Amino acid sequence: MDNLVKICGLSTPETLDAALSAGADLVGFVRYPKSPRHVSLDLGHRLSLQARGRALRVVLLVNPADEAVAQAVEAINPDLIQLHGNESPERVAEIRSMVKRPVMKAVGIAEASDLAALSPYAKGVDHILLDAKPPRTAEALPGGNGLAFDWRLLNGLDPKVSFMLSGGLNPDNVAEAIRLTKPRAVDVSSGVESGPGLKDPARIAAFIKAARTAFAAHH
Ligand SMILES: O=C(O)c1ccccc1N[C@@H]1O[C@H](COP(=O)(O)O)[C@@H](O)[C@H]1O
Repeated sequence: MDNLVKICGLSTPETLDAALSAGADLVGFVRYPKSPRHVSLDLGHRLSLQARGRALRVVLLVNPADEAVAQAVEAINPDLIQLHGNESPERVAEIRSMVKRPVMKAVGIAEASDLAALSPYAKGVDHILLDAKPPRTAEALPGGNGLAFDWRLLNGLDPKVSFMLSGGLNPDNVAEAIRLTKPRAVDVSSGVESGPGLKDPARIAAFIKAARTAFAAHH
């Protein structure tokens, strides 16, 4: 998973087409009812068919029960499952063996000590996604808040740890984020929107172009 760009929270055929046409490597479908990007199983199924063979399809789940995992896998047939809640390393490994598909675990970063949370996941996941920790407010989502963390904190990360970077990325800052943190992949949701849940095709294209240029320069 090198030099890849993921566009997350796609919820219409038109914006999914914009992401695919602009060359997104991964496209994400959110299954979290409190999110403005939530897709029903039926819509997720149709979007997944549209993306098949053109990009890797990711389904995003938050602290899912077994039934929610099974329903999402059956309807959306994802290539990768993104777990974006407080799932323990044991629960992540359990879900991974249940679905027999690659799993990516999101870990929230706010301070240097948060990096210690990564190693317990090392054996039970396929990929790590680093995101900003969500604000401690009742209305905050577990992710998709458009908030960046201090990328310099990753100077303390073991260089052997590979990760996808997310959190507050947008077309204007993704090049600097890649230069500073050297991620294997980048992920964006709010930074390519014109309003909550409203993906903007021009911003999607600009993000992918900026990320590609930066990856070419820094890898
Ligand atoms: O996008 C959402 O609505 C969402 C809901 C619940 C958990 C995670 C969510 N999004 C993920 O959060 C990160 C950062 O997003 P942003 O670019 O800062 O808006 C990203 O991985 C999204 O996939």
